[in-house]
Amino acid sequence: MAPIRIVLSNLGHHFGTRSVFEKVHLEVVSGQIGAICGPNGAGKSTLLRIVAGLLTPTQGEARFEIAGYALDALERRTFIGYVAPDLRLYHELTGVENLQFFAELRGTKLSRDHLKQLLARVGLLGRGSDLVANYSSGMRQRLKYALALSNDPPVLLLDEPTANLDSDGVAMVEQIIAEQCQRPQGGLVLIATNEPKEERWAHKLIRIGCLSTP
Ligand SMILES: Nc1ncnc2c1ncn2[C@@H]1O[C@H](COP(=O)(O)OP(=O)(O)OP(=O)(O)O)[C@@H](O)[C@H]1O
Repeated sequence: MAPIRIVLSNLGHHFGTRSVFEKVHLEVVSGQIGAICGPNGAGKSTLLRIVAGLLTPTQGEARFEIAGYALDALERRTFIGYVAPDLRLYHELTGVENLQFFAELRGTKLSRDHLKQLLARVGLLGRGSDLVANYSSGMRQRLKYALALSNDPPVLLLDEPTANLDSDGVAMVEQIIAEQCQRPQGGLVLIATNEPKEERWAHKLIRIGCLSTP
């Protein structure tokens, strides 16, 4: 995989008359962890949604380049694994059925070995046949990681990366992030957090704050 570059230039966003953030600049390249930090309501999730191409910014640009080619909103989705609190799992399906369902939406099917390997990587081996309705909140967060990793994406966008996880789960996330940065083909991680310990993972960090509202 060719070098990846995410560049935020003079990025800003407002919802109606509410300005969320403005004049944000950041450049993160393959092998690096970037962090978007700030208090509740600062706009961290909004910014990650813009990078993912789910939302068009009202100011500036969020550029997503592979080998110098800028991907549009639709193209970039193939290259992203996303973990976020508002990502919805299907509680009426099992863990494995969720993984298979999202793979099928991408037009692929996961082999039995691949499913087993994903579940093992997130500590859910032996629980793949349970309904997600019966998972604990930490198990759901682990399943979100399995989903995000299922197509081996070069870019991971992690919103509140360790939400609901115990110390083993935090170690799992640290391992996933380290492996992502060391991918021989190039990998990049962008996190949104207000946890000081997660901020310390970052090679590049920006802080955004609450702006006044009219
Ligand atoms: N679709 C929307 N329409 C209107 N306002 C929105 C929308 N999405 C987010 N907001 C507002 O934008 C601001 C930033 O929200 P966002 O979820 O990005 O913050 P955050 O930094 O991720 O917060 P938290 O740490 O609490 O998760 C908030 O004031 C929120 O109410």
